[in-house]
Amino acid sequence: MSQTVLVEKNERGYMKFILHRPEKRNAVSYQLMEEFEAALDQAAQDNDVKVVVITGYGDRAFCSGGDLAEFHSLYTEEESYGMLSKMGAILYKLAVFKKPTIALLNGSAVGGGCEIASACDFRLAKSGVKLGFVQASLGITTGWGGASILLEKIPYQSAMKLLLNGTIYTAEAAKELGFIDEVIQGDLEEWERFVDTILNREVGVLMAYKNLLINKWEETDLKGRMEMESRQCAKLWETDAHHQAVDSFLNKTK
Ligand SMILES: CC[C@H](C(=O)O)C(=O)SCCNC(=O)CCNC(=O)[C@H](O)C(C)(C)COP(=O)(O)OP(=O)(O)OC[C@H]1O[C@@H](n2cnc3c(N)ncnc32)[C@H](O)[C@@H]1OP(=O)(O)O
Repeated sequence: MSQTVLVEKNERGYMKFILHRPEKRNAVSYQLMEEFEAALDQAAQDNDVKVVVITGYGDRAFCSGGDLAEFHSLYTEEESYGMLSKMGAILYKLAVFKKPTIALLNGSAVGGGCEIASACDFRLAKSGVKLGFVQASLGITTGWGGASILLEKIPYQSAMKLLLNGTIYTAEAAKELGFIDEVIQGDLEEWERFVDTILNREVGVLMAYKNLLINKWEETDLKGRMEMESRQCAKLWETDAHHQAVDSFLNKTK
């Protein structure tokens, strides 16, 4: 099987995770979950790494969320909760990663792809990139804890607009809502300008600031709120509305 998360270490002090399933717009599979968690553990143990950057392979997609084909066989609340809580635990691990993280949206970020981006400290996007928490249009909510994290990071009204609408936004519109920190107009390599200053800081300083946030989330049980989110999504997962929406996508009969 080909690798679904490519890991590149840069001598300037960052490690890049590249979601690598271009034939499925970098959709998250069980294999990608495993490789993603292993990459996080590798970055955590590497003292040369000050920043983790997550991006997608190619120029079409950052991540199209959960693999609808692979997860289509999950039918009941309990079957889906197993998958949702597995990726939810990985997303929590990303959210509380001890060093700064950046989601670099090289292409469309949809569904769980937006949840992965939410779990990062910063979100940068190529101009014109399309993104959306489309779960509501599938008859479910976010299932990996992305809404709980989003509500920690951007104003309530903006978060609820993104979640309840379940529609697609441009990077520019998402920046107005506070979800995207910077829209990159030119070459995507411009993103490094955003991280240059941070890379010049001592790793101890970076970890100390992240630690303040991690402590807050531990005290307010962000992990428990994310688990409740997965449970709520699992209950909606087994509805006819959800299964019909997924069938429509897979049969392209939208
Ligand atoms: C599992 C739950 C999770 C959660 O929130 O907890 C979720 O993420 S739910 C949301 C799941 N994701 C989606 O509904 C997005 C589905 N994909 C799309 O809307 C589009 O593919 C898009 C906008 C990402 C890209 O559109 P584009 O026109 O560039 O590409 P195509 O639609 O033609 O897709 C190309 C190719 O990839 C397959 N594909 C794309 N996304 C997925 C996916 N999420 N799961 C499985 N397969 C996916 C698509 O079927 C095409 O395959 P092909 O064999 O070439 O027809």
